[in-house]
Amino acid sequence: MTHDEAAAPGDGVLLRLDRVSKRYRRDALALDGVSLRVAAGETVGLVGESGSGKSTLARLALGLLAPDFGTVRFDGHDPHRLRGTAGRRVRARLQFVPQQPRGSLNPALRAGEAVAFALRLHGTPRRERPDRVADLFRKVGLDPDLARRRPRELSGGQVQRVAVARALATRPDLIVCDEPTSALDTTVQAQVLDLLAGLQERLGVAYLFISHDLAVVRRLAHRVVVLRHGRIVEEGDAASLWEAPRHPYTRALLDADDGAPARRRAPEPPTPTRPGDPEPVGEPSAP
Ligand SMILES: Nc1ncnc2c1ncn2[C@@H]1O[C@H](COP(=O)(O)OP(=O)(O)OP(=O)(O)O)[C@@H](O)[C@H]1O
Repeated sequence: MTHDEAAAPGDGVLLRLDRVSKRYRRDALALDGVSLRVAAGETVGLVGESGSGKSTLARLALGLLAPDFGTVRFDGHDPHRLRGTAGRRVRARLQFVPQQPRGSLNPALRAGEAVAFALRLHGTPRRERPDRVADLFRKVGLDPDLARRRPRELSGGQVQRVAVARALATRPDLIVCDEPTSALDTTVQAQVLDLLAGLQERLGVAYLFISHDLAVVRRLAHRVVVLRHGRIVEEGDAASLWEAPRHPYTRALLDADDGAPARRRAPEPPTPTRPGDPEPVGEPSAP
């Protein structure tokens, strides 16, 4: 494992991409000189249309791919080269919530077993796992009794909550969320976004939040990075970018969706959770 002095541990930056380029075989560059930071406790929204390179950037951030040029560092470590016990400890702090959680959960395992498996991988003793699973289910607004269900016996929103519980099992500092709500209908989408916002308030977790939908990104992100053809064309704090986009591509993204100005249709940001508020309520636990 390497430790990059330039990553300046202590500056609050968790994820750091510097001039990263990636090409698949002989195709055009999927990413071309992209630099990006995610600080502890913040949400960076990554937006762009299909094929702009969002998932490639997610895979690089998670260490599933290595860049052709440039560097990727998570808390000073190259996520593609995490090995051994020390590497596992770092990896535990960098988690992923995918777009299609049903596909990422083993259909043969009960939901609780999927979460317990993540706990086991990261060294939670067997006797502590049932309590931790129940606790994680409550944290994501699910009745712990649902731990006995298999993914096919849960709704899309409930499965996504299980995926969030599994990501939280290792007490991560950063969760990469790749279109985590795009497979859900609007009401459930809003509930999952509120859940993520509430978890950030309570746990201080940071998100790299990827979506093609600016209205969704606006709801959570402190900063937004706009990707087009593998390059960053605009970035800035979410409110200014929303009110006064500088790049024509960003304006086009904002005005997409049947030509209706997306700004006007943006959902309100979530109400901050106050200490003592009840845990977020999940969807009704359908039988
Ligand atoms: N495994 C792969 N092999 C070859 N080309 C790939 C591969 N994965 C992605 N690409 C190409 O890289 C470019 C960026 O793709 P990427 O999936 O990162 O974009 P995206 O913004 O996430 O798109 P989407 O929103 O549709 O998932 C595209 O041109 C895509 O065709």
